Amino acid sequence: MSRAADPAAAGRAGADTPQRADPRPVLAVNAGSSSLKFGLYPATGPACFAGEASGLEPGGRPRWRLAGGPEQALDIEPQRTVGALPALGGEGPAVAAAAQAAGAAEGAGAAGAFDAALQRLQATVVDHAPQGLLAVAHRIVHGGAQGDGPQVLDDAALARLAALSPLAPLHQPHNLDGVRALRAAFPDVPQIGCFDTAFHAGQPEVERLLPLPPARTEAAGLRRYGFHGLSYAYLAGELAARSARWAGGRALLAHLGNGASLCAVHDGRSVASTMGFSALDGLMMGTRSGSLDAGVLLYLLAHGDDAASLERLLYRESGLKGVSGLSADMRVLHAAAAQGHAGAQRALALFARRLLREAGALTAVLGGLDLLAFTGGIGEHDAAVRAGLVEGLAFLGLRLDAQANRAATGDTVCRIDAADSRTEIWVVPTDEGRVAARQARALCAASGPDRPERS
Ligand SMILES: Nc1ncnc2c1ncn2[C@@H]1O[C@H](COP(=O)(O)OP(=O)(O)O)[C@@H](O)[C@H]1O
Ligand SMILES: CC(=O)OP(=O)(O)O
Ligand SMILES: [Mg+2]
Repeated sequence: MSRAADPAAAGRAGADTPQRADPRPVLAVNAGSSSLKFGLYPATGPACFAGEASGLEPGGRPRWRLAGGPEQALDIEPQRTVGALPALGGEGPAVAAAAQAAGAAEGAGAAGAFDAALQRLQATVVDHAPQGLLAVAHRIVHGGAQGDGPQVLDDAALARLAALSPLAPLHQPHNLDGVRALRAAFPDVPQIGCFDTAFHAGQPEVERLLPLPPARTEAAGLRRYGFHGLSYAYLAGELAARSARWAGGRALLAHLGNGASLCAVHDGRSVASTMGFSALDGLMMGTRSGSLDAGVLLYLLAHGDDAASLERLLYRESGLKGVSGLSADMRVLHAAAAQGHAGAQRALALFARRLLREAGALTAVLGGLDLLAFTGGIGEHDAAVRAGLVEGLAFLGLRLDAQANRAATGDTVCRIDAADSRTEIWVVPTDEGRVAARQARALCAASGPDRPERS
C-alpha cells in the first residue's frame, strides 16, 4: 500500500483524526540544508513538543532549540552514531547495530552535526513518547506527477523522489537525506512522505501547462506543480473553521517566508499558484529570484554562465540577499533601510512590487477576492509588508485595521481587516508539521490494523 484512500482529501486535510485514533504520536520532520525542524504530534491538536536544530551546514554553528525554550549549542561527539542509542520500542542492540550499519551505508546526513541533531532528537523522542511512534512524517517539497497524497517512503519511492532533486535543489536532496537518517534512527517505524505539491494536484489543466510545444514538455514531464502545499492545507483548515466566506469563496493565500509563494483558492481548492515547475517561480524570495525573463538566462548562458553557475545565481545569490547585497532576512533589511541603506531599500521595494503584481494576477484568475491570508515568517510577523500589499489592492476594496495589523505577531490566528473592508484579511501562523502528521496518521489508519509496511 502506498497511498491514502483519498489522496486528494489527504492533501487538503483540514482536521485532525477524531476518536479511536492510535494513541502513539507522529514525529513530523522538515529536513533542510542547514536545519532539522521537528514536532511530535498526538492524535489531535498541536505538537506536544516542537523544535529545531540549526546551523548544521558544513562549518556552521550547530544549535538546538525546543519551542519556548532557550537556544543551546549542540555538542558534537564524532564517535557516536545514530544507532548508538536504544531504538524506540526497545528492540535493543541488534536493531541499534542495524541502524548504525544502515546509517553508515547510506552516508548522507548521518555524520557530524546532523548526526548530533538526530542523537538529540532521538533521546528527546524517547523521553516524550515512551510508547513509541506511529510514524515519521516527512515534509518532502517535490512529489512529482505521482505525489498527490502521502506515500510510504520505501527504496523505490526514494529513488523516484531523488530524480526530482534538480527541480528543488535547495530542498529535495536534504529532505531525502532526512528520510534516510530518520529511517536509520527509527528503523521500526514507517517513514511517510507528505508533499508540498499535493495540495495543488487538482488545479485546472491550463494552470499546469507551459507555453512550449507539447513535443518538448510532455515526454520530459515539464509542467507546473505549485509548492508550500502543507502550509496552504493548514491555512485551509484554520480558515474553514473561522470564516463564513471560505466555503465557496475566492481566497488569496500568501506564504511569505524564506521561500515565498501565493496560492489562489476557490471553494477550498487550489486553482493557481505563483510557484510552478520548480520552487523558483513567482515571487522574489530570500535568496531566489522568482520569475525572471527567460531572455536574461539566454543572455547569461551566451556570456559565460553555465547551468551550475545559473543555479547558484538564481537559487542562492538572488532575491532579497542578492538585490540588497546585505541579507535575506527582512528584519535586517528593514533596519538597514531605515538607516538609509540603498540596497536594502531597493530590495524591499522590489519584493513589494513583485508581491503586488503576482497578487493582482491571481486575483484576476479568481475573478475577485473574498479573503486574503498571510503566513510564513514574513507573512506572520511583518506588518509593513502586509500593509504594503493591502494598500496596493485598495482599489478592490481591501481595508486594513492598522492597529490589528500591528498587533498581529504570528502567535495566534488574527483577523486584521477594517470594518469597511470588502475582503476579510487574516494572519494565520502556519504549522506544516501538523498537516504532515495528520496525513501520515490518515495513511496509517487507511491501511487498517496492519500498519503501512516499513520502508
Ligand atoms: N519579526 C520578523 N519581522 C520580519 N520578518 C521576519 C520576522 N521573523 C522572521 N522574518 C522573516 O521570515 C524569514 C523566515 O521565514 P520562515 O517561514 O521561518 O522560513 P523557512 O522557509 O526557513 O521556514 C526570515 O528570513 C525573515 O525574513
Ligand atoms: C517550497 C519552498 O520554497 O519551501 P521553503 O519556504 O521552506 O523554502
Ligand atoms: Mg518554510
